[in-house]
Amino acid sequence: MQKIESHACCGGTQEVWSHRSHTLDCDMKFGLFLPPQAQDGPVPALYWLSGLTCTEQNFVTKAGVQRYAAEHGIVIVAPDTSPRGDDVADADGYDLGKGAGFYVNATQSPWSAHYRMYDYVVDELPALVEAHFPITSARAISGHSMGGHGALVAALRNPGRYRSVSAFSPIVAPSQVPWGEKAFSAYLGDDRGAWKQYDATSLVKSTTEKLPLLVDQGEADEFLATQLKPQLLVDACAAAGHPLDLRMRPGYDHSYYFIASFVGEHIAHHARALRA
Ligand SMILES: N[C@@H](CCC(=O)N[C@@H](CS)C(=O)NCC(=O)O)C(=O)O
Repeated sequence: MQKIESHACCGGTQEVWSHRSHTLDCDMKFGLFLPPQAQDGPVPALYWLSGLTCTEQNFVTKAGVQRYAAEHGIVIVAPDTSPRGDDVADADGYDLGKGAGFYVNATQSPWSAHYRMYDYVVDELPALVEAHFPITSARAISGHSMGGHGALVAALRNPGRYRSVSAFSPIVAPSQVPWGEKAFSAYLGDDRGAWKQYDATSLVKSTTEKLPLLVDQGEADEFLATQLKPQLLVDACAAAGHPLDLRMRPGYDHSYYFIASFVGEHIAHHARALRA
């Protein structure tokens, strides 16, 4: 592992690390914010999953999360959104291939050689950072858009692994919208039965843990009606009796300006669960 950036920030340190991922079989980067409290011993971590076109940089440079993480004593771990490198498969569009891993384990060629972002964010990355940094196994997970989908799926599939989950503008039903249909067809194949394990609206039906879902969604989001469709999650949660706190925000779009406006509320939500 190699530290490639380090900046003093909000009394702590914003770092970027590079490492060899055995799950993805390529070199990967992740952002790591260590709050001041981590100087005195291990603290809990929030794992943040970004959206389409993003790298490990977007959240840590645009959301202003460090001020809240420092206030509450929470580490932020922000991975990249796909495997990287010259020998990693890619596609022309921004919504498939590099920058668009969709947090699944691909089963189809050529993607299956490296695209195993589900195992990377759920297993390899937490094990790595908990072994090398002052980070406890109290975990929270959140994300935006494709990463909001990833956060909901990771939490719903792994009872007990996360203390809390939240999402901004998540793709709640990837099996039913163009972004998800394109990615899942490529990564998982045409058998839609295999898609359900990565679809939050399917997973709420069967999860044994009723971990409350906190979701923020801008009403002026350009992808709201075509790709995000939060009502599908409202309906699925109502049918399953799963707790959902959906906060519709008039005037806000899909951008990091929206995330920056409400990330403090999400960090406070996670801090309550992580420090309970
Ligand atoms: N219109 C965008 C679609 C992708 C997009 O909106 N990406 C969101 C996540 S789904 C994002 O976070 N973009 C990077 C940023 O705003 O920093 C593009 O073509 O780049």
